[in-house]
Amino acid sequence: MTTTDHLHAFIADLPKAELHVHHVGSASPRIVSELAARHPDSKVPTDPEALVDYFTFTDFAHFIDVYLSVVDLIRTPEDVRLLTYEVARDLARQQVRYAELTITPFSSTRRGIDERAFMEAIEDARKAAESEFGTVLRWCFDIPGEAGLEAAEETTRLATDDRLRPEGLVSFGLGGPEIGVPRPQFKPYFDRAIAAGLHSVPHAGETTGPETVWDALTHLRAERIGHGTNSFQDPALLTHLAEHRIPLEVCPTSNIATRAVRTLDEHPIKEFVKAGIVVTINSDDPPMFGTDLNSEYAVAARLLNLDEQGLAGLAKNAVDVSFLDEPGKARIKDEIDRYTATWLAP
Ligand SMILES: Nc1ncnc2c1ncn2[C@@H]1O[C@H](CCC(=O)c2cccc(C(=O)O)c2)[C@@H](O)[C@H]1O
Ligand SMILES: [Zn+2]
Repeated sequence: MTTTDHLHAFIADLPKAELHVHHVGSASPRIVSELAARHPDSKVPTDPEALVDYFTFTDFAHFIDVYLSVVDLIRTPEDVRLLTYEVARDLARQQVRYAELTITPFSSTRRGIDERAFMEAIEDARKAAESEFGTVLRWCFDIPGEAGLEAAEETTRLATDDRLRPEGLVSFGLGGPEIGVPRPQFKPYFDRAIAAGLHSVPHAGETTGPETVWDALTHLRAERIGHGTNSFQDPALLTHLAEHRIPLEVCPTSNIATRAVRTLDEHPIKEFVKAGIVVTINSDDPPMFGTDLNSEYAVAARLLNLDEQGLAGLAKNAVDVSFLDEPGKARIKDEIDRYTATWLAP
């Protein structure tokens, strides 16, 4: 086995946490083609092979277009349950012990799925995943910013109404395009979500510059930043993120697939680590970007020149800055340590 193969084998069985992965963006080619076949009016291909081409993006706007065509395939609570359960199965196969899944409930309720049935579907799948696969799921409800303040209001209502709010909900986010969607307008909605006990984890600095990350920190009180890729353009921001221990949810392959970054070798992840920022590795929309969490760890190993201990450190970063309870964190970190020690034992 080459050294690279050896590291890949280590990654495959390393217990991991995934903090930045989208619900619909995790639908496997099999699920997407199954749903597309059920809804022949859709432009999404029914042949899993054809999906590779369909999932090749010219820019971020094209990606969102395609993403929404897949959202259009999810029409019933049963579709939601199946999707969520299958996503958990894919995570479990990669030894993901804990995942925070970003869900956009507004996109489903506006397409006519009943809000209560939607919450029941994700919760049923969460409980089944935990008991059958041992993977703990938590939810981040995100505002699709481009859909405006109506979407912000609806998302906030669904996240904070005690009669609706699902047990697994831990955080509140903001996704979609950043260009033309200023972050400060979402402050009142984040204030309400935070007051209701949710953590703030908006996307920022993915397709616009460091000023968006500052806005997310100042106005949305971000505790972690989704991507934060363009933070590298502002040394004062890098220092701030490091000093205040605001982690970045880095998704390397996503940034290439949406053309936010030109090549992996140009990805600023090295600058983030050099600046002392807590970095976590994530997959974003894995099947759409032809990746999975294990491949993202392999990319990180190459870009950061990491060995097994370094990779275990990255996995523990994610557990540490997750919104899991302390005993849960200790359990996974202990498992990571034991796995690594056994792997490295002579
Ligand atoms: N890398 C990413 N970076 C940012 N976001 C990402 C990423 N990957 C996935 N997303 C998701 O993209 C969606 C965007 C949805 C959206 O803009 C929109 C606009 C107008 C109407 C509607 C509708 O539903 O009718 C939706 C969100 O759900 C978000 O979770
Ligand atoms: Zn994302």
